[in-house]
Amino acid sequence: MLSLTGATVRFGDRAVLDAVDLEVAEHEIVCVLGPSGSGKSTLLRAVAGLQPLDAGRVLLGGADQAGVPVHRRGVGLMFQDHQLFPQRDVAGNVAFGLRMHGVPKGEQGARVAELLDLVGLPGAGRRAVSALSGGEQQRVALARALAPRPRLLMLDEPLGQLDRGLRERLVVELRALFARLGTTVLAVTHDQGEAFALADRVVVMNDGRIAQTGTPVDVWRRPASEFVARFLGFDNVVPATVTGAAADTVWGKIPVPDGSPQGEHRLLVRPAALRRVPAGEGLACRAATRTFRGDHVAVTLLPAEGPPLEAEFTLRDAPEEGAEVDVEFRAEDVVVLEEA
Ligand SMILES: Nc1ncnc2c1ncn2[C@@H]1O[C@H](COP(=O)(O)OP(=O)(O)OP(=O)(O)O)[C@@H](O)[C@H]1O
Repeated sequence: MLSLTGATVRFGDRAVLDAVDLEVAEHEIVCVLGPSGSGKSTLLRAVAGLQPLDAGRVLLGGADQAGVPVHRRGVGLMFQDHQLFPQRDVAGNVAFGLRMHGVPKGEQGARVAELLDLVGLPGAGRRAVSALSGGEQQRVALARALAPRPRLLMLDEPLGQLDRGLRERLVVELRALFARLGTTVLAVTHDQGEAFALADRVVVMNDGRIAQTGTPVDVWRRPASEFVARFLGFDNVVPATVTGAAADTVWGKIPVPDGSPQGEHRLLVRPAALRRVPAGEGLACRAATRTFRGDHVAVTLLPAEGPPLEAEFTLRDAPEEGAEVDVEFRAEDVVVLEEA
């Protein structure tokens, strides 16, 4: 459905999009994830036709989009600051895209009503946009983007402004809605929780390039590099020499899963890998900080050598701050990162 090959955008001598190859299949929901400035918005803008490419191609349904203006690409856009027209009511906003696409006036009313039903705002057509909550405005923006039945819907930080609870609810609704409509979606977010909940596939960007792509579970389980691991919030990454089923590290010998790459690699130790053992039987550490997280306690452990170790314990097992503890590692929560 969408295909980018070697897509490159330069500002000055810096490639903000650096030879990006990306395929999005029909009905697929792809979320682009990455730190601020990694090129996510530029990627969307290039697909929409708002940003010309310096090299490479964008194909939609097999057709090269070079020179095709935004309104001829058949893509729907919904941006962070959803830019509703404040002087128009809800129906006027949703009908905007229909008018632009020359849908006869007689058909517009029914289509608007259908879309408002779809996004959970039945009968809201006459309401003033300014009188809506943030979440309701977001739904109106979504209805407006969906109204012309775009072949590809692009969302830039679609839930960025909303509070966490509402975002978590809306993301579930969105996924169900897209599945029902069979919408093909390319979304951009810096929030990994949002991306993992919404996407069939995530694309992690770093500095204009794709650092990893895969299903949310794959990327979470097997980050491809130290960059991706740290971006996902994992801080326990150290150099290691892997031989068979164990890795030599500054924290001592750590068991690794069967089939792990051998030799010199970076090693990721998830906080859940650490388990307390009796004194003298594991790696001796001091518990520096202890943070209650609801379903677990996050503890920063200071070993005699090497960087601090972030650990996760149940409330029952969590050591007090300042306590001396010994820990061992569980192979299933250790990842040998592919990148050497
Ligand atoms: N018109 C422009 N001229 C010069 N530099 C630009 C322009 N647009 C974007 N950039 C730069 O390109 C880089 C990538 O920007 P982009 O908006 O694509 O990143 P992003 O990943 O979407 O970031 P954020 O999450 O902060 O929105 C940034 O360093 C930005 O400053």
